[in-house]
Amino acid sequence: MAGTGLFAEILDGDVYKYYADGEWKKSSSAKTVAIINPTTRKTQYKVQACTQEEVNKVMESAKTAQKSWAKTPLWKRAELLHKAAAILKEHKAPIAECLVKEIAKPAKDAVTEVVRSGDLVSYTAEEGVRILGEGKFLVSDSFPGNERTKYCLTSKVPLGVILAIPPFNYPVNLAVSKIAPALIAGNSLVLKPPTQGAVSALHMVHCFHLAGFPKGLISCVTGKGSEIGDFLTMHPGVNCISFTGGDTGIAISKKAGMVPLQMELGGKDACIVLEDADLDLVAANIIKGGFSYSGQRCTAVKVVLVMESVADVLVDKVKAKIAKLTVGPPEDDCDITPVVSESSANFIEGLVKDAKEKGATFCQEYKRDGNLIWPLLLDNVRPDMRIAWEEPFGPVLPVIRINSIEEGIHHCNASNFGLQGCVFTKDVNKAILISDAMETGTVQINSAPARGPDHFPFQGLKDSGIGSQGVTNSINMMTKIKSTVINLPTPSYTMG
Ligand SMILES: NC(=O)C1=CN([C@@H]2O[C@H](COP(=O)(O)OP(=O)(O)OC[C@H]3O[C@@H](n4cnc5c(N)ncnc54)[C@H](OP(=O)(O)O)[C@@H]3O)[C@@H](O)[C@H]2O)C=CC1
Ligand SMILES: O=C(O)[C@H](O)COP(=O)(O)O
Repeated sequence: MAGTGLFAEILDGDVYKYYADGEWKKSSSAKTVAIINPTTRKTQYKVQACTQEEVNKVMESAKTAQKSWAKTPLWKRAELLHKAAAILKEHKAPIAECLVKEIAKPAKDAVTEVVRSGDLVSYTAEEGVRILGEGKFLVSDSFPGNERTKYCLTSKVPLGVILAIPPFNYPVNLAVSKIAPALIAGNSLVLKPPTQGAVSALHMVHCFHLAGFPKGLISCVTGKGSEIGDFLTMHPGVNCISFTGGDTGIAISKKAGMVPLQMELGGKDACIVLEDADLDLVAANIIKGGFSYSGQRCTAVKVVLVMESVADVLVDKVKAKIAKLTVGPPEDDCDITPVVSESSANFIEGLVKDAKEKGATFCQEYKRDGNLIWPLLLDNVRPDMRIAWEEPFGPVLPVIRINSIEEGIHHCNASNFGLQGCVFTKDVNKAILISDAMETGTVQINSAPARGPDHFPFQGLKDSGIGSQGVTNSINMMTKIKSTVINLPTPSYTMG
């Protein structure tokens, strides 16, 4: 159970502690932040509201710990990560329980998130050993005017202190996708978990603590992003920010200093359906892509752009599948569970009302109870409706009927987002042309958008982000190239 047994150490009364200097601590603020269970809408957990002074101390320890961690052999860093991964997977049940209570993730998906996270940590350890163990050797006479008098050796060195800020929807997985690459590359890491999801993240951090990482190397400060977020992101002790979330990321990128940024932000992932598509496959992927975790995934299908000639058949198939979705509490492993907060539910409702006023066709009756919103397909959506452009981050999916491929590509590219998209057709040549024309970081052919498998590159264009994630790209992003040049007194050529 959460906060008991091995995890009892992280709890003080009914308030979870924060993690600094290798210890679980109470904040001197004596203030707490409540985590509201999206299903009951009552306080489920409480975490410490850390102070600026505590953040300063964490940054100092992170700086000191990083210096000796960078001198720790790569294989030893990997060994500790493998240990943390094993502990994480062993304790999947209490962590999954927190995910169910804090963010209403369906029970089975919650377990999957923890297991996937353990696998990600192990994979990162293995990949790090491979790619960080290699560098480059260059000779000077490749460049015009040079003799072979200079040998350049390049290697990858850590950046220093990495600040990781994940969002509520994957508080464990999107935290370890930042922690593991940072650590294998010789950096220290400060985690600011999302408030909804903070307790799952604290349990995950305890698994790293139990693995035996040096004190100060990993810290986890809790508190509302709106209160300590700016102080953290503008802190002079931070050498890199890895952020996943919404528009907050745009604001951070404007305020942060001269540090590398990895930003994975929102999306309005389009699903373009051509006339020759396998409509059963499309319908199955629209359900998986649009409604899993109640649409609260940046990679969720967020608008269907279907050729008019097949639209009626597709809409009927999707409607039939929606009717079979189970709606209710995450504990019962329902397909559709309450969205994360009341404000999120209100926002979704605003989009639905706007679509109603402007004449969208409701394929189901709109139904809401507290934070629980029943799955809704909106047909005949037009570009003047907000839902055509904004991401609901909920179980509401708009369908726009198109008369040409160009119209679909135009709608996709007119979005301020550019995360992923997908195209369904049996004609692979057409699919490639459409993929090339879509201004998104990834295009999936004949499947719904998805970040995983976690070693694939994952990136957004335009307002969807900066840089690229995925295990290898994250390791590279959290390092800097260092060159050492050997200057010879006379040119040295290989024996001919
Ligand atoms: N591209 C991607 O990979 C993903 C994108 N998203 C996008 O994220 C949004 C939903 O997630 P959500 O968690 O609500 O996103 P937010 O941007 O609201 O929050 C993300 C994180 O930022 C923190 N935060 C809030 N304010 C600040 C601040 N001023 N400075 C620093 N950190 C701050 C939050 O903490 P706190 O919780 O305490 O406010 C949270 O940890 C959607 O737009 C979605 O598309 C979500 C997941 C993945
Ligand atoms: O946070 C998100 O929404 C993701 O990064 C999407 O991950 P998924 O495609 O694996 O659900």
